[in-house]
Amino acid sequence: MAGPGGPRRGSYLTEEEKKNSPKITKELIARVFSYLKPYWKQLLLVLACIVVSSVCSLFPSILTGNIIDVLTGKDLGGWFGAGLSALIRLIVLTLLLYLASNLISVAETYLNSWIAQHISFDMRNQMYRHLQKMSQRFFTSANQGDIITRMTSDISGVESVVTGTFTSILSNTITLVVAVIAMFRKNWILALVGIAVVPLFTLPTRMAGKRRWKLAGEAQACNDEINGILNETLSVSGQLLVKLFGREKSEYERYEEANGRMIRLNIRERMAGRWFFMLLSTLTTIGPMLLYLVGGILIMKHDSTLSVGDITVLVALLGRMYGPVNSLLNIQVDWIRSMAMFTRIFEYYDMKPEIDNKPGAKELTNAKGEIVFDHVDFTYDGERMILKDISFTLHSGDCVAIVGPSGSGKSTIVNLIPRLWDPVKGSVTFDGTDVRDYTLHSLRDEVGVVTQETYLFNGTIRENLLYAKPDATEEEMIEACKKANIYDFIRNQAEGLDTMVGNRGLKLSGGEKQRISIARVLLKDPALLIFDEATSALDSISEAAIQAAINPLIEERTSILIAHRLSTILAADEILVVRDGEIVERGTHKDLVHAGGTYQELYETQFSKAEA
Ligand SMILES: Nc1ncnc2c1ncn2[C@@H]1O[C@H](COP(=O)(O)OP(=O)(O)OP(=O)(O)O)[C@@H](O)[C@H]1O
Repeated sequence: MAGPGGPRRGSYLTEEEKKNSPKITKELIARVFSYLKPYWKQLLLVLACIVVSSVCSLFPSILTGNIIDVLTGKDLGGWFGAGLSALIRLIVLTLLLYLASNLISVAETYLNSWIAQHISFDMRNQMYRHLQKMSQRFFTSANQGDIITRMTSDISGVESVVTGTFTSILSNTITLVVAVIAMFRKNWILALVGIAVVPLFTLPTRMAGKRRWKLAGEAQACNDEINGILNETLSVSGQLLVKLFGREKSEYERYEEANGRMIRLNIRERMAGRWFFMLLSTLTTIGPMLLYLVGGILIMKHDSTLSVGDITVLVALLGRMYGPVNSLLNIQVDWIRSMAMFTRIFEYYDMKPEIDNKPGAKELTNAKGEIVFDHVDFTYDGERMILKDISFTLHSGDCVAIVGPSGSGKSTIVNLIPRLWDPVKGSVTFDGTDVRDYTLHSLRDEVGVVTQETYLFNGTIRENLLYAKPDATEEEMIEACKKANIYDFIRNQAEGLDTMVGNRGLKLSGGEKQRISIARVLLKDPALLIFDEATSALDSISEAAIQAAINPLIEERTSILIAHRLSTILAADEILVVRDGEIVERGTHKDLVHAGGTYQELYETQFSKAEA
């Protein structure tokens, strides 16, 4: 829930932001600026635009003074002179300056967004490339929302840092400096008076702003609470619960109380805003009045050469100072936020991929698919041993079935082959070489996995098949679908291979999805096939279709079947029975079914039933 300490943004840091504010070191700043470096030429142009446009936008204020002086009959001397021609010159010059300032601002906005977009393009690509290299541990332990946030909002934030924070610091500082210089050039006493009143205006603005911000936060939290109550109690199941437990009255009271609190908060927030504007408009007038008073005293009592135009210029310049001062006071907040955002992005960049190519890793070519597990131990968390002393050999062309109770470590064993994880002890070899000595790409090219949960992308069947082999021909695809026993189904669809599978393949049944994923692996044509049979029950027709799909496949290549059904198990040359991460039995179905061990137990409780 987003309360005052929640993730709301504004001119003040939330409690959470204060707690997590990053240590701003020289290295961090240098790293941030390293992303700006490739665009230094464009940045210089932006800088030039900001300087020129800020100066141009201040000049009309100064010229207004001259206009007033000319109107009151003063001779400005020089090129301007006096009278109507001077007035026209001044007016034309003022208009031209406004025009120039606005035109330059347009160019600056374009350049700025160009740079910001290019920097975020670079950072997004770098992040995506980096995340692709991260190991399974990262994806299983990191919060998925967090990954997406870093990819999207954090990096989008970079754009606002470039277009907002950096530009704002520059343009406001320049406006302020030019305004102060111009004021001092006119009259130092009035300049000092003007500068002295600036805090009078800005401090209350900040105080009132902070109060409004806090109240808005409380109102938002209250609103979230009300939404929660509505969601809970007005949903179908929520209403059922309320009715069955007779809680209508207490729920109504809860809602009424939150609603009342919300109203009071809204009124307080509005009024804080009202007081704020009253204070603001009063204080804004104090500055000019003081300048008129002191200026008047100087002219009337001390024979100062100040003109009415000069005082008007000073008042106008003072008005131009409030905005930049306020923005610069908020810069610290923007700065900390920006640095926190960069720190979060860099944290991701700095994570080392746990599983990567070894220096000098070799390519796996002409693979035969001979697999040896040699005394392999494995743990996910460094504490609980998931695999203990796993050893087995799978000769080229053989088929082994791994069976065992749920959670015994079957999937973990096979995941060590394509190096989704690495063993903590022992080794896994592929064609006589430790899998860690191959390049990941060449190793994974030779391992085809049909996972338990079939994952299809939202697209057509054709697109999903081409994912395995982008240059596959129509004939190859049809051949793979025929072998996977899914071609008849595809042929009967109006769109054939171009049938949409829906989000994650939701438009297809579990069995159809699995057969498409078998066809996908077939197109990849790996030396080793791993088939992680779905535990979820399929009807006997779908099951028979899948069985018919995998039988010819395992005859052609080395395969490992994580099996839950007798028909699959019977297709294997050897059965490994895994219990609590250990291979407790091995042999053929005939050897094991009467041995009185885990296999027999599994047979009686699972396999025979599944076949029934
Ligand atoms: N990414 C992970 N991080 C931590 N523990 C995990 C992870 N994946 C699996 N485990 C744990 O490792 C153990 C073995 O899991 P595994 O998936 O290998 O079992 P399985 O025999 O394939 O089970 P099933 O037949 O239900 O698919 C389980 O206790 C599981 O909770």
